[in-house]
Amino acid sequence: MNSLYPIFLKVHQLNILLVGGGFVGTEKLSFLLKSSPKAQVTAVSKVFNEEFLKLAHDAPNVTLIEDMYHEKYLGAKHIVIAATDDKAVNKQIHDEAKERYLLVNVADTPDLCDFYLGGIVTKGNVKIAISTNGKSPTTAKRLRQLLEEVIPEDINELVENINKYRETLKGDFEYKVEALNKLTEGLVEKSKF
Ligand SMILES: C[C@@]1(CC(=O)O)c2cc3[nH]c(cc4nc(cc5[nH]c(cc(n2)[C@H]1CCC(=O)O)[C@@](C)(CC(=O)O)[C@@H]5CCC(=O)O)C(CC(=O)O)=C4CCC(=O)O)c(CCC(=O)O)c3CC(=O)O
Ligand SMILES: NC(=O)C1=CN([C@@H]2O[C@H](COP(=O)(O)OP(=O)(O)OC[C@H]3O[C@@H](n4cnc5c(N)ncnc54)[C@H](O)[C@@H]3O)[C@@H](O)[C@H]2O)C=CC1
Repeated sequence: MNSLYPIFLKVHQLNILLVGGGFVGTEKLSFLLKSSPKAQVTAVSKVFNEEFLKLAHDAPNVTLIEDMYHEKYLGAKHIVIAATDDKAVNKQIHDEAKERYLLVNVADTPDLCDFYLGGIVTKGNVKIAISTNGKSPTTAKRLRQLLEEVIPEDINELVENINKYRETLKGDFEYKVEALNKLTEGLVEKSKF
């Protein structure tokens, strides 16, 4: 059974700790910034690779700390991502984060994740997150590529226009729901997309 519950986080107003500035750390930072360029990230690593440094340099809210992981870096954080190549350190990060009731993701260990990072499709205001329940990240990537192709670019225009109409609607909640449902009825007919 797939019991994951997706949410959309405002990571520009949350503090994220990312430990590990190697290949996987770079991949995680890159996807985070692609969706959320102003994400507030503190990155701690013994060494950062070139690509990580470049990504961080171009992002306004990424702070780099060249150091070994230490518990003190969990202070004032909301979310923690562990991506070192040392399993014991990743486990330590997990355990110390849980002691503080933080949400934690250990990149290579689904069992130690409170949440998964998903594939993400963005078309303006429309954002779709994809997960395979941790079973096949490659499938999440392929589905992301497929949806990027098939969802029309102008879906954002549609959303913007409906939003304008929504703002003109006077009346109670029930009236608005009915008016918006009527307007968008055609969208769920098979032939429209
Ligand atoms: C559980 C999860 C935890 C987490 O990281 O959050 C996790 C775990 C693992 N990933 C592994 C490997 C790969 N990951 C990717 C790619 C992505 N992985 C992502 C998410 C997740 N990966 C979470 C589950 C998401 C879900 O529910 O579906 C994506 C969607 C988002 C992101 O990374 O931000 C991003 C695609 C983004 C995009 O393109 O849109 C590729 C493909 C590639 O890079 O081409 C490979 C190589 C091929 C392969 O192995 O499948 C391994 C094995 C490591 C090993 O063998 O050493 C593990 C560990 C394990 O499964 O045990
Ligand atoms: N390479 C891959 O395709 C994937 C690898 N993984 C797993 O993810 C983990 C990380 O892999 P890579 O990023 O490829 O390794 P990597 O060697 O490129 O990066 C590891 C990073 O962790 C840092 N680090 C190590 N110990 C530390 C500590 N105590 N404190 C702070 N920083 C520390 C290193 O300085 C380095 O920057 C491995 O366990 C690997 O099995 C998971 C998914 C895919």
